[in-house]
Amino acid sequence: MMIVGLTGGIGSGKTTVAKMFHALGVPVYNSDIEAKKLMSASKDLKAKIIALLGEDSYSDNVLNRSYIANKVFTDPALLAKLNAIVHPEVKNHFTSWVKNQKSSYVIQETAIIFENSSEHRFDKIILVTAPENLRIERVISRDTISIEKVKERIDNQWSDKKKAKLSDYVIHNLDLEKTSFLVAEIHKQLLKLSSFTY
Ligand SMILES: CC(C)(COP(=O)(O)OP(=O)(O)OC[C@H]1O[C@@H](n2cnc3c(N)ncnc32)[C@H](O)[C@@H]1O)[C@@H](O)C(=O)NCCC(=O)NCCS
Ligand SMILES: Nc1ncnc2c1ncn2[C@@H]1O[C@H](COP(=O)(O)OP(=O)(O)OP(=O)(O)O)[C@@H](O)[C@H]1O
Repeated sequence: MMIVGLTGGIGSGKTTVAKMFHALGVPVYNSDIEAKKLMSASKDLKAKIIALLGEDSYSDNVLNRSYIANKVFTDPALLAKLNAIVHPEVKNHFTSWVKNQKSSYVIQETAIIFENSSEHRFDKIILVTAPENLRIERVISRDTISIEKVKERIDNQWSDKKKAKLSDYVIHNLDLEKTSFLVAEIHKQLLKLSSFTY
């Protein structure tokens, strides 16, 4: 089974594109969602996160996302430590998830791939891009978050230009109809490739 990574900066449209692949029958693993489930459910993870970021990381046993975001996205060293705690757990969870899938390829939607040198884990990588001002606008209208907070996250991600050079497919996600057409094309190519691989 081929493992395809789907990445892109904040607000680029990763989840939108992931849903299009899912509608074509491709199993999709959303790392942002699964990471937060693990951070809430795993006692071991919880203890490590509290040791790193303090008791306020959870309030009434619920992950305090804004507290954690405020701490880590303004401190790259702290973010790297949080990533080092969370990412191995997500990787293991993804590996078990893959074992239960029956399809020629699966997609792991994940915000960072190149930033943490994990590109070797994927057979193919799809990058979703959009101009930074549009990404900021999209996130602000979707979430209650300030421009500054979105920019802090962008500062911890590589530029589209740098990521595009290392990606197999790039979807410039402006017009949804064009994006959907491109997704169908890439899907056809991935199906063909996966039938040769195994
Ligand atoms: C800080 C947290 C709690 C904030 O949660 P929140 O619901 O606000 O954001 P969410 O996780 O949905 O991420 C939204 C976007 O933020 C950006 N982002 C999230 N984590 C990271 C990161 N480690 N590095 C760079 N950007 C990131 C991405 O663009 C992502 O798509 C959460 O992002 C987190 O725990 N991040 C560190 C662990 C991680 O990398 N998780 C992502 C998948 S493994
Ligand atoms: N081509 C598009 N045209 C208009 N709106 C779009 C387009 N693509 C995505 N959006 C909207 O922009 C917002 C961000 O998209 P989405 O959630 O898919 O991005 P993301 O990259 O997964 O974000 P994050 O990095 O925060 O997880 C959503 O509200 C989505 O509906």
